[in-house]
Amino acid sequence: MTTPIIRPLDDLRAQVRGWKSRGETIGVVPTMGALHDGHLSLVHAAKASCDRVIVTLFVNPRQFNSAEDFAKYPRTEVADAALLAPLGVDALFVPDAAEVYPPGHSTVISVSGVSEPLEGAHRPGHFDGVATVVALLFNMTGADRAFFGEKDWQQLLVVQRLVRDLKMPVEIVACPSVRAGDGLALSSRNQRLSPGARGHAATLPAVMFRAANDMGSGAEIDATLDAARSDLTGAGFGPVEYLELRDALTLGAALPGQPARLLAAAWLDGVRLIDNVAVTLPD
Ligand SMILES: Nc1ncnc2c1ncn2[C@@H]1O[C@H](COP(=O)(O)OP(=O)(O)OP(=O)(O)O)[C@@H](O)[C@H]1O
Ligand SMILES: CC(C)(CO)[C@@H](O)C(=O)[O-]
Ligand code: BAL
Repeated sequence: MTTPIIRPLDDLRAQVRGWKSRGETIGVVPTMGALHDGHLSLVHAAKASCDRVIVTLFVNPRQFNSAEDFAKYPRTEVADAALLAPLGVDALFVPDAAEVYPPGHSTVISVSGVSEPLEGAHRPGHFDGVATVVALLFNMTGADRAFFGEKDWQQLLVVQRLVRDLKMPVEIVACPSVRAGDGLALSSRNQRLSPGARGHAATLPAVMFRAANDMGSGAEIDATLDAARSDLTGAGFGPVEYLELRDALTLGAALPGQPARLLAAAWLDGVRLIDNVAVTLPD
């Protein structure tokens, strides 16, 4: 089985019109490519609940706040299409940047509040780029359901807010983080880690799960977070941009008895890793 690759928007729209005329539901899995098992888990979830599944592959220039990061982002379209082939994806939509952002394109969607701390503070403009392209991808694909990974927890909250605020007729489905055997959350940027750094990258989730467990058992929050930050620094991570406990839904202060999330971004070997884990604080 091969995956049909569609590039022009008109071709995608013609395809989608045909599916919709038969009453078929459409799921979309937005990606920037360099696919791994995390992405494939989203595709499986989409296949399980939608008649048709579109995977989008677009390395969105507007969400990169560093030209170097954009230039170095892995681009592996042929391997991506091959990975999707056995899954029965109905279309791999690979739009041209010139069609997504033609000359004169000047609309930017900005979600306030939940996009501001953490990733928003450390990657200025990032979530404007994400919200704008996600709205475009929803409009281009006409999807009924869209699948996002919890690995990018804050992105998930931003997209949920976007859809609610703009009354977009898309259901957002959150899918759990897929981890390597040693616990490291799979991520396209992991490919840039040297073998040596990859060998101890799983210290990040190990430190986070331990801190989450300690705080869930009543350990003092600030002291636990400080100890976790210095464990990471001691293990060669740096800088640790943030390691914070926040309310899981608002990203404001974590409250006793409410679902909380421990979120972190830390550099290792010149690669920026992010992760998050659930915490339930005692009452
Ligand atoms: N390990 C994972 N488990 C579940 N979903 C994931 C995982 N990694 C990425 N995703 C999800 O896949 C979708 C596309 O993400 P993206 O293409 O940016 O890949 P990525 O691995 O997150 O890359 P990077 O973080 O390096 O940009 C997003 O919804 C993201 O949350
Ligand atoms: C959702 C997304 C595909 C938008 O470019 C991207 O932010 C990602 O891959 O998580
Ligand atoms: N997976 C999140 C997309 C980004 O880092 O730009």
